[in-house]
Amino acid sequence: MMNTQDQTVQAGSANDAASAQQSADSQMEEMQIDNRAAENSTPAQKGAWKRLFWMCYQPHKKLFHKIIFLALCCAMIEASLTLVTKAVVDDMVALGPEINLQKYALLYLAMIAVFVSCIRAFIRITGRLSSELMYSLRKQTFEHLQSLSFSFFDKNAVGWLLSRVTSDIARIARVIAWGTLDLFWGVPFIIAIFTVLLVLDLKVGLTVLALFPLLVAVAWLFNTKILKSSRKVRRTNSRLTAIYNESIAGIQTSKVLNREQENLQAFKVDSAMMHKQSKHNLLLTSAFYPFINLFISVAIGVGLWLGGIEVLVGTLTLGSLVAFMTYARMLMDPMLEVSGKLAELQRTTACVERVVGLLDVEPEISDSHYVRQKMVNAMAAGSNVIDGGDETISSIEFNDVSFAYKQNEPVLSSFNFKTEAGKTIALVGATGSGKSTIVNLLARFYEPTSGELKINGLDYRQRSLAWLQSNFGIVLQTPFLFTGSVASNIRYGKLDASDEEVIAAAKAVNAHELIMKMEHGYQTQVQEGGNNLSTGQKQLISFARAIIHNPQILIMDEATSSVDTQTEHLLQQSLKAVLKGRTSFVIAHRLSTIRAADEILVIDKGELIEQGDHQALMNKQGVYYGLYQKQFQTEQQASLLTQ
Ligand SMILES: Nc1ncnc2c1ncn2[C@@H]1O[C@H](COP(=O)(O)OP(=O)(O)OP(=O)(O)O)[C@@H](O)[C@H]1O
Repeated sequence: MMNTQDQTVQAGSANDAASAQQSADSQMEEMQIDNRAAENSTPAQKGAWKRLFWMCYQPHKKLFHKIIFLALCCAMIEASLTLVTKAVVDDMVALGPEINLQKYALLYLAMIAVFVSCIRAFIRITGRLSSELMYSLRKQTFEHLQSLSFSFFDKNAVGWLLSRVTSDIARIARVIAWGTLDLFWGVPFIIAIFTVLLVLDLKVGLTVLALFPLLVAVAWLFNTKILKSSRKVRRTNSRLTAIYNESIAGIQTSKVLNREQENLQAFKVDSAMMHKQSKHNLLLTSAFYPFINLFISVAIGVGLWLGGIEVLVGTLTLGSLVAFMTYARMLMDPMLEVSGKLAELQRTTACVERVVGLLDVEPEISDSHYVRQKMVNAMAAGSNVIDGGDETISSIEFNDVSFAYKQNEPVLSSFNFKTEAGKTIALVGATGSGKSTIVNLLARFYEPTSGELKINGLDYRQRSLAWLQSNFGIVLQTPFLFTGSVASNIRYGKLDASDEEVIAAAKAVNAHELIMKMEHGYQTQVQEGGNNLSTGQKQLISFARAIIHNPQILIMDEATSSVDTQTEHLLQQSLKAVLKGRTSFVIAHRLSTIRAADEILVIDKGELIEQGDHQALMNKQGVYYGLYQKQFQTEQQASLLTQ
């Protein structure tokens, strides 16, 4: 039988190699799960296992059926082998040298050949099912995650989500695939052995079998205790790792602040605890197998004694007694493994609930039924626009818009603003005043808590999300690039863009020359997160990516603030051409960069307090004037100092 539990790996079973691999994987994942013990998991959901199993079973029915068939074959062959031994012994006693050993040898060989073929097939098929389940569950979860709104990601840490998609799903896929095999092998195998034992001799069979439920209960108890103790060891181990990690990563700070002794002390305390817990764990593990073996041996001894008497009085054949003893010993493996498998299913319930809980989260922002219907009609009518509405954005209006990320903590209050297409709107104001929130609302990453945001006079909730968001180009303060070539990063904004379009986008933002200076030009590989490029290089590439699909609205949130002056100069030069005729919202702390904006909105604590172009606001001598003067003076002082 296949075994995923380290405690129940049986030496000499036909599939120890696969078991060992599973056991190692299981330990790794369990460690990760235990290390997350303190995390919030989604509330337990009724029937989570049933739903998830059904989700896995439906698209992979064929593989499941093959595994069940192979498991049943293995169980039946394994149970029948001992009957061949019984027949040989009985014939030997009855026929002596007349026995046809060749016949039995051939039968035995044939059965073993089928058995081995079944094992080979199920290792392949179950492994395939496990990886297909992993793939399809990860795909579904990933697709679902991509459909969720920003607010969901505000509340759930990236690490937590990654664990769901990686280790939880890996564990579930493995438990479902190998668990199906084990249960459909183990349970029929146990039933077959029980039946044969009772048929061979009802009285002895019942006496021996009466001891087995007790064995299962004791094994379960041991399993639970070993598991608890292993968890304690692992938790202490992760604390130790964290202390080690912090001490090494912060070695400079520790040295400067003379904290080495305290760090050592903390390490010593946890090390001593780990030593104690490991000893206890070893004690339990080392007692488990001898105890179980002793238990089985007692049961076999009782069987041998009672069966021996029956052989002597002639009510039982010698072959039956041999078969009896062999079956009794064989019972231990499937019983331990089935109980272990059930315990593992139970332990995986938390993973299942978390994954099902994740799949159940509804996106807070999605197309309404009305919009979805419009999209169906538009598709039927062959419209160019996904929802059949206006293609061109001619006006944007914030009508009494208020917003709060958290209840009772308003970030934006009664914000009113209207603009025609093609204008450059600058948003200025102190940190935390609500500038990014305004553009997040505009791109419908969040929706107003009250009020309306209108596009061409229509509440934007009456347009499809796909249409609206495909009309935006966004450049953020911290550019994010994906692993791949520079060209593929630019193309991310328009997947079907030709090489010429990629180059034209780069040229439009003055990034072409800089890219050509890189070792492999447009084919230069970007490492994870763009770590091998400077912030300026990354920003220029993300700028090209934002404009390659020629968005109607361009948002730049502090896009030039983290780049060096030379790159900023390059960006500013290209900005004029890129912004011309395009509606753009520019957030900038450096006011000199937004002087040319058509309209400047001064935001303070979520309210629009001043509005107008640079000259009008300077003439007004209000908040903007004050901010500008202050920055101007600071910049002048800085330039005098560098001269
Ligand atoms: N995702 C979020 N969840 C909860 N609160 C948030 C979130 N994003 C922003 N806030 C809060 O909303 C307020 C406005 O933030 P916002 O980012 O819009 O300000 P900002 O003017 O763009 O600031 P900065 O100039 O520093 O970027 C702040 O108090 C901020 O802490």
